[in-house]
Amino acid sequence: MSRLLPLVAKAATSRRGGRTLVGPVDLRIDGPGITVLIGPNGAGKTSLLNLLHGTARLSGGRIDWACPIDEARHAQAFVFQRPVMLRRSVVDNIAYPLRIRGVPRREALSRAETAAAQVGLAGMLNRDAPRLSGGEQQKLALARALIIAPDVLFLDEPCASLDGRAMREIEQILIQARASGRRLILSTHDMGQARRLGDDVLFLLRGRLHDSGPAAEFFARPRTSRARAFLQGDIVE
Ligand SMILES: Nc1ncnc2c1ncn2[C@@H]1O[C@H](COP(=O)(O)OP(=O)(O)OP(=O)(O)O)[C@@H](O)[C@H]1O
Repeated sequence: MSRLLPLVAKAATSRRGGRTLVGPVDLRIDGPGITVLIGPNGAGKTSLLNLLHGTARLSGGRIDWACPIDEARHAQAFVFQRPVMLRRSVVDNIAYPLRIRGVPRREALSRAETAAAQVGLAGMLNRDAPRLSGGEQQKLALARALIIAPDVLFLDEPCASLDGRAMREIEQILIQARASGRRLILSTHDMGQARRLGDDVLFLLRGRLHDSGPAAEFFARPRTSRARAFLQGDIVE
């Protein structure tokens, strides 16, 4: 059972410089699974992920977790579109979240080795992380996020600019993370990926949740003309 979920947003809003980037958004996310966040460029996907994760300030409304906010912050992780690599080895990068949580170095490195193996980086432990390929860096970022066993993992376009093979490998890691009981909330431009991974869909348009629900229903029978148009690849604003 997750300590964090359900995550409930009520009229959650993000404004910057007098402009509303997101909201008001109402949503409820519960249990393990993959939520895919889709919508055109500039719809507010990144902004909504940041708001939910707490890296962007709420300008209005509420975001509530099932546990106190400090606990919630510790049990979630975020993977960026372009992962940040510390100028250290692969194994040191993966061990980093454990080290800052006070886990002794030897134990942290041993757990990082296991985590590296789970994402296919076992042979690269001592490589310089900033020199890895894009796909390898993204796998490292996933191992580094998963090493704290987060209940909730946010991912912002984790496969942007990766080729088919790297994407397939990353998707396998995400599917495993779901199978181990996590909730993933992932933004993507790739409707193939959204269909392959999504259990639930959030469809954002101009910062508002235009449609949402189980992925099977959304993709088989989109309820609005704009959702239909978006899925057909038409330009929707
Ligand atoms: N800190 C900020 N201050 C002002 N405007 C911002 C800020 N961050 C994002 N925006 C604007 O908010 C809108 C939503 O941006 P956001 O990156 O959340 O959309 P997105 O759906 O993730 O887009 P994309 O698919 O292109 O990545 C855009 O118009 C963007 O320019």
